[in-house]
Amino acid sequence: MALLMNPLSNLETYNISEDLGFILEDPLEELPDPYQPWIRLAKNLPSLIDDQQLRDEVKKLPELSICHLQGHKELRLAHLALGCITMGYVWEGGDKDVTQVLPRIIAVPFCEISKKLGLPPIMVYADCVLANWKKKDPSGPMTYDNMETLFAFPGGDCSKGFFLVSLLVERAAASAVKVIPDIFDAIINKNCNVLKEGLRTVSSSLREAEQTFHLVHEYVDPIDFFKILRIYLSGWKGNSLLPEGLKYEGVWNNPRKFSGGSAAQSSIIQCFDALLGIQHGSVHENSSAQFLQEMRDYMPPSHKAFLEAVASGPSVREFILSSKDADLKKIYDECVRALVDLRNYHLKVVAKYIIIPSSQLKNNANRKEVKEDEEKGTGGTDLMSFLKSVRDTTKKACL
Ligand code: HEM
Ligand SMILES: Brc1ccc(-c2csc3nccn23)cc1
Repeated sequence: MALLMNPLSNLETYNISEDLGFILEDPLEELPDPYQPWIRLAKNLPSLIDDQQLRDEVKKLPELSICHLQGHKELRLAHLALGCITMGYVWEGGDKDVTQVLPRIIAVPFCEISKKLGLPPIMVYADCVLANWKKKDPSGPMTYDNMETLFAFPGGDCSKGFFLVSLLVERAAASAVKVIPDIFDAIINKNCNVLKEGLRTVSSSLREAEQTFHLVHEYVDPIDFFKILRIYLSGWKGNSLLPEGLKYEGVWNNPRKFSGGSAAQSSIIQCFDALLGIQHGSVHENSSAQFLQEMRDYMPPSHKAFLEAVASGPSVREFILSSKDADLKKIYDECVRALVDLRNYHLKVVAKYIIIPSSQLKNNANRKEVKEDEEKGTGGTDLMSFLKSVRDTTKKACL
């Protein structure tokens, strides 16, 4: 029988790295000379915002055409830099002085670059996590101590910790991505041993991802995260501070709404859901499924295409359900349990970094009511019910 073409046989076509998965390999740190003003502003975000100077400095930027930006990596660095500047510009005044208009001097190039990349004109996970890193010693390992972010936000090392720990979790899970084509080949060729090998790699890489997650306690301070960093990751969709959205001057006549940063924009976790056949409800009636689906539009298009190829590939779950091999069912369940444990660990982290600081600040005598948005995640979701529902549907996938 002719070997069925495996749609995933070449990960490179999806801009996926064999070693680093969805992480952008060796991100650029500099742009061609004309764009130095963008890089300089983005590199000085914390001090400019602390001095309430960022908005004034943005207005002094030169008008720049994007025609000198060549190649994917330059466009990714430009989207990251303008994304950081945009978040800083909108939220420089905190929730007391929110601007409704993004000036044309950055709105026009930011939207043109976004269109070329197929990303929204707002900072996304693929910017500040996947493309926002460098090694201090290029010949050294990808460990926290040998890494640095390219850009940061106010709050000391909080944004560095949050972005780099997320990156290291992505890297730990990346070893599972590269075995997905082998898993599909094993199903096409009905080779149970190769399938078991591939699923063992998936469960062990998920376990390694959960262990890496523990670094968040060492490198991210809960109060700095909740009181300072979170505002800069907030978006303008479902946000009472920008009920109409943000006006992109010189681009669209009406304000536009875009969601704030969420790791539902991370392809890695959605990739495991797709591989294991875990459905988070139907996009028609289930808001969690809708949110997860909507966040795919905030991923690089090639990563979104990869998720769709995995979801439409041969079904691992169906193959195992129809198999008599008890071992295979056991190994599948180990993968599901590893994903449930990762999501449970994440829920504990969210409680420590959002729920507890939120109630502490609410109980603080001289504190105004915490805004109803405060109970929402960075992505503007009612976070605990969303995260618990996603964890629960994962748990239900056990055979
Ligand atoms: C201080 C650490 C963290 C906090 C406070 C946090 C908070 C949140 C919140 C509030 C959400 C709800 C959706 C949203 O509004 O974004 C969320 C979703 C999510 N977070 Fe985190 N997060 C943290 C670290 C991480 C890390 C390190 C990862 C690993 C990559 C991660 C992966 C996810 C994923 C995949 C989702 C989507 C829901 C799901 O698929 O389970 N988070 N997070
Ligand atoms: Br933009 C942006 C988007 C997502 C994240 C992120 C990394 S891990 C995590 N859980 C919730 C959000 N989140 C950080 C910045």
